[in-house]
Amino acid sequence: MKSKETNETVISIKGLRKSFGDLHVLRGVNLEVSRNENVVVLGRSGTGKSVLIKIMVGLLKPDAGKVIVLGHDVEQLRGKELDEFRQKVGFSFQSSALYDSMSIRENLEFPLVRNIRNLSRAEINKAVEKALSDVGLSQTINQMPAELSGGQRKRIGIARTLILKPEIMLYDEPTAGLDPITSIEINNLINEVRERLGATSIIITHDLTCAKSTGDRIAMLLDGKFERIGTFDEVFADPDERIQQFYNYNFTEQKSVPPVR
Ligand SMILES: Nc1ncnc2c1ncn2[C@@H]1O[C@H](COP(=O)(O)OP(=O)(O)OP(=O)(O)O)[C@@H](O)[C@H]1O
Repeated sequence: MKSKETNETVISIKGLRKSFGDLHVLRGVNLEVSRNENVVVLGRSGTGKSVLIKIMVGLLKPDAGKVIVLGHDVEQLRGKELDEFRQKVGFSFQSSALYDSMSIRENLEFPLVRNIRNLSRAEINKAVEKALSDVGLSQTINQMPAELSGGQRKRIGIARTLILKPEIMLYDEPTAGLDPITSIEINNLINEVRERLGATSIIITHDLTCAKSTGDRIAMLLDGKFERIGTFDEVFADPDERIQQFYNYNFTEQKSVPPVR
């Protein structure tokens, strides 16, 4: 859970709307996240979780509403300001997005060299070694991504984001495709990142075990809005059938579910 209590708001989303043609994906999303808080965004496939994250880092423009992250109105950021902002907001992709032709060392050097000029070789080496040690994978430094397991690749993907020391981490499906034990390791890593770096995290997942172990609060995306925001127990105590279905599907492996409404 949160190491320090602080009420400083680092993410503020108000009245956010986004449609693609007739498809109204986000229909008035509101969310406030405090520094050093982990907020899990839960929702069925296609409900707009990735669209929300893309808007938060300026990859997509909203149709209406305000998104203020670390004091910046994201929609207004351009050029150098946008580049600097993106260094403070680390985005850990679902696929890990490692370069297969590069060694682990080269994969980790890449964001450093691209984003921070004038680093010495010694500084680069130190940063790479620290990021690998933070995710418990120092021994893989000279290996290639193909030689690692799915869980190790995820951890390297997270290390590659951490190397720029972001203030905010956005995790897109961090445990997708991993076995339960490896998933627990990733959940622990997400919590350690918060403890060690004091980062604020948004974690997008379908995995309720991940949600329960990493989330201070859960924001449940239903019909284009966060209809429920609260602790895991508060959200799932709600008798709303859509919320109970989500819970039952995860924990009882029910096979048939109705389409997203
Ligand atoms: N650039 C785009 N152009 C048109 N439609 C889009 C675009 N990006 C997303 N969509 C649509 O918006 C909806 C929400 O997509 P999104 O990727 O955010 O879902 P999600 O909740 O992240 O799903 P999943 O859990 O499967 O990753 C989908 O119907 C998708 O097809």
